[in-house]
Amino acid sequence: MLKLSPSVLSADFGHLAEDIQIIDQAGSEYIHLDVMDGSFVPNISFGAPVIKSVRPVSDKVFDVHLMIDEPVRFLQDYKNCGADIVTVHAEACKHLHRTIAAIKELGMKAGVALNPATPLSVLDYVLEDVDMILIMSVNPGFGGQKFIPSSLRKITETRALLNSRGLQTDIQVDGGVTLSNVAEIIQAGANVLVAGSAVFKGDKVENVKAFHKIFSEIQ
Ligand SMILES: O=C(CO)[C@H](O)[C@H](O)COP(=O)(O)O
Ligand SMILES: [Fe+2]
Repeated sequence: MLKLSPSVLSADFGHLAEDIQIIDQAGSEYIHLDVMDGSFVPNISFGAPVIKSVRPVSDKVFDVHLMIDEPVRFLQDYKNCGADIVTVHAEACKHLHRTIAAIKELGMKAGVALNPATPLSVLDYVLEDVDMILIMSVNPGFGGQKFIPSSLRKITETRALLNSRGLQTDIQVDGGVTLSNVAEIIQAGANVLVAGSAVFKGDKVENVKAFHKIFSEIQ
């Protein structure tokens, strides 16, 4: 099942609740919330209090992408603000296995993100524990960047590795996903597609519909 997770990083923060309602009603399966700490990535976005304030406006899956150092320190906050999926960066965790276990103990789904230069091998011993793998197709920190072409091979290799272990884990792709490249990203093996600028620039409802039209032609 293909899922669209619009990244609200490209929304109008002055009207965040309304923008989330619009993409929810347009049919988005997930809502992607990018948390940035100005240390792990060179940008600051928002944190748990903002997510808590918009939680009541949508019943959709809150897919929280933590771009913060040592996220294990804040997992309870993300549970409390209503996160359904919490994705941490492998590069940001001293103890990745412990962090994944802590997310699941709190009753949330655990995702692990890999930066473009991080090899898949870092997931070898935690693969069975992870609910979602996030392949970053840009260097994290900013919306509106260009898709890095080598990400396609990484997606293909991730799906092949999961298949070889008999796993059907979700593969999410984040960064530079557009209406023009989403089909080949899906063909490579991704099933959860994050799109920020490609949803929020222009007509949000039409953009969500256009992604879903491509999804329906593929599945
Ligand atoms: O995690 C992110 C950036 O670090 C965002 O989710 C991502 O950049 C989405 O924006 P766009 O689709 O415009 O690339
Ligand atoms: Fe993201």
